[in-house]
Amino acid sequence: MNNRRMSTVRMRELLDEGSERTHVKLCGMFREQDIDVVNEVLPDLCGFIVDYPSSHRHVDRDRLQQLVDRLDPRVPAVGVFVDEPLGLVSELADTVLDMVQLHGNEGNPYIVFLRELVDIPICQAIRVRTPDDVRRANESKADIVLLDGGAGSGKAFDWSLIQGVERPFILAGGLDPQNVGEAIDRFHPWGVDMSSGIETDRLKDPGKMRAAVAAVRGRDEQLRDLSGSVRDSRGAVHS
Ligand SMILES: O=C(O)c1ccccc1NCC(=O)[C@H](O)[C@H](O)COP(=O)(O)O
Repeated sequence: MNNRRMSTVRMRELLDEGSERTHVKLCGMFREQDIDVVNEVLPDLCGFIVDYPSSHRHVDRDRLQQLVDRLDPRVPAVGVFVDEPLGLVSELADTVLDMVQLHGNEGNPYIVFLRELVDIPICQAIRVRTPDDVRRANESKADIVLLDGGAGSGKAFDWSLIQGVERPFILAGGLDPQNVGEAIDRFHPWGVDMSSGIETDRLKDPGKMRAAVAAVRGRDEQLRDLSGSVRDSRGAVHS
């Protein structure tokens, strides 16, 4: 049975919006109070680390269902998976999730197979260390890629490598309410993702969550206010 709250069409529209505005994903929710703040600040995506006990943010499938049931239906639920069997990912994609994020060593064969099983968008996370990782990002069969310094590690990667990226991307890794505006200015990503940067003592911090979404929305507002300016398909501003 398909219990998803968001239509696949709406999810496709979201991805097709391009970089005219910066989409913000808050990731790694695991408590009811985290969801209550998400419902207040309404990010564009809300991430859950599924079935990965070595992360302090991990939720099992029952917990995932409970938290997604509590989530505002306007906020798509993203399930983050690390090298999970296709059966588990596709089952949760059919029943509870609006987007799948693959954060392990899944390659194009896995993604092509998953594509046959699920109709929601697939995001592939790539840890960017070398130009070869940038090539993998460009060649990924996923609907969108997330460029990361780690996996919820709070570490940024060498941003100079971004110049080789030829497709829309979500920027992740070490972003927080203080530096996210600069990242938007420099790279005009489709989206930005934050997890460690919105935590205090490994718990989501309501003040930082509010500041993170406000920083992204505020930076977009400033860019829109640049009189007589337009943004090209990659979001760069031209006067
Ligand atoms: O967050 C985790 O604990 C995690 C564990 C295993 C795989 C992925 C994980 N996080 C994925 C994310 O999308 C994070 O938000 C992303 O890595 C950015 O994290 P951070 O640098 O802490 O902001």
